[in-house]
Amino acid sequence: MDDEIYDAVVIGAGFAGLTAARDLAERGQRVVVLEARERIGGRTWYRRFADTDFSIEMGGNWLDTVGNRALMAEVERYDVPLTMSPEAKNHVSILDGVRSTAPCPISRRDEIDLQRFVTETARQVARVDPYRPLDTQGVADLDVPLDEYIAGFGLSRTLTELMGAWIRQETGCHLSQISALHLMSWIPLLDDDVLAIGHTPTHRFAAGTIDLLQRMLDDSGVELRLSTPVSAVIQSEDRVEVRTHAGNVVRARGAVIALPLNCINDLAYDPPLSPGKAAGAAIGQSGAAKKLWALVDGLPPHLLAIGEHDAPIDVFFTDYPGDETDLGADLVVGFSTQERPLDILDREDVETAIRRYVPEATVRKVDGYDWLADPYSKGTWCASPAGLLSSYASALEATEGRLVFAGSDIAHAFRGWIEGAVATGGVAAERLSAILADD
Ligand SMILES: Cc1cc2nc3c(=O)[nH]c(=O)nc-3n(C[C@H](O)[C@H](O)[C@H](O)COP(=O)(O)OP(=O)(O)OC[C@H]3O[C@@H](n4cnc5c(N)ncnc54)[C@H](O)[C@@H]3O)c2cc1C
Repeated sequence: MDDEIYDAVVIGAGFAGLTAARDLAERGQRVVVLEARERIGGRTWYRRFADTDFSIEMGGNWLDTVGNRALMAEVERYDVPLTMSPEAKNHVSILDGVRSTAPCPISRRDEIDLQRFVTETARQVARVDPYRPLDTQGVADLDVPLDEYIAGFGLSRTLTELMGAWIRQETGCHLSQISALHLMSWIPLLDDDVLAIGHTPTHRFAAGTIDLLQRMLDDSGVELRLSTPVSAVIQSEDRVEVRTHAGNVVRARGAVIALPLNCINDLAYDPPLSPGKAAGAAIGQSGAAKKLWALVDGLPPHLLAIGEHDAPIDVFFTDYPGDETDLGADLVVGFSTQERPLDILDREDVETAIRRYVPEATVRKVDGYDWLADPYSKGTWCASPAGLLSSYASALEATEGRLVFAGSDIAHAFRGWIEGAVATGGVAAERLSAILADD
């Protein structure tokens, strides 16, 4: 057992944990961060593409420079350079079995129906305050599976497939596995623009998410222990005792639990977590995206491809044009979901999927990461299933004794985004500081 008693122990070194640790250290607290993996960053991971020297993001990547206020404050504070993904100049879609190269391949009738969908959804969104827990707002009627919500509009198959592919790219799961309310809670943060849920933000970190994370860590001066998975958290009146898988014990006056929602119940808690938090964490989040990277020859320049419901890939686009890197071909990023039979690490599989859109394409190399199989994430970005938010949003983020909680999966605003992680990390540091100040 360490003899030392820290002021704060932070469990998890993703954006949430590192923000909390840095803010606590800034308030003069002695902080130790315990991280299960051998690296920081959690569900962000900037690493080399296949066997090349070129690095890409396996996880979280883009940010909204207007809406992501907490994250932008960090970007500005550390003067972190950003770049942008290029705009598409060529389009291919396959919707209701029809291949098109039009940028917006829908009929006039579909446009009118889309407007109807936007108007009605905006009316419902006006009831949602993204900064307050969604179980306190009388919006349980919106906490329904997203595919059911969309089906209620009687849209054409073409429009349903187009919206489905775009939205799946944003939700990272089948639309039956995410609540309409989850998506609606983003819209007030995106200038109240319902269609913004189909526009991925295009800014990204020039030197990867690790650039910002490392600057935050270096600035904080906190002690970081990597490869240190935590197994149990025990609270007494004035202490928290954290046990690691290796059998070590770390003691502190308080703790920040900055874990993915799907991992919270992997730890033993004494006293147990509140029934609401334990039940919400047991339901978990259903983000199950497959994010794939492929080096491809034979694509139209700056391509955006989007596809029908049962295609292996929903969307892919040229993120690094061949003439802007030394890779010799276009590097594309694409999105699929777990239930689709696509092995993102199998070159031939990915080539077959891409050739549905561009028959002459050839794939040289592929890369990606299985976040679902990883025991320290058990999912991709947060998608709340129907019923979770209107029942458990308050319980999931509530402080329990000397334990405060942080993480993108329990954020109110920008749940599922890096922004949500940073914002909740800041709040967790404030909450724990207040508890420590009362000692
Ligand atoms: C494929 C993919 C694409 C994404 N794209 C975007 C995007 O473009 N834009 C965007 O804003 N967001 C995106 N996201 C979401 C974003 O990356 C996450 O929401 C955010 O990084 C989560 O941060 P966090 O700190 O809350 O959790 P995490 O990053 O998951 O951090 C939690 C940490 O806890 C650690 N941990 C787990 N169990 C234990 C244990 N027992 N003991 C100790 N440590 C433990 C983990 O190893 C991890 O480091 C994406 C995510 C994925 C996976």
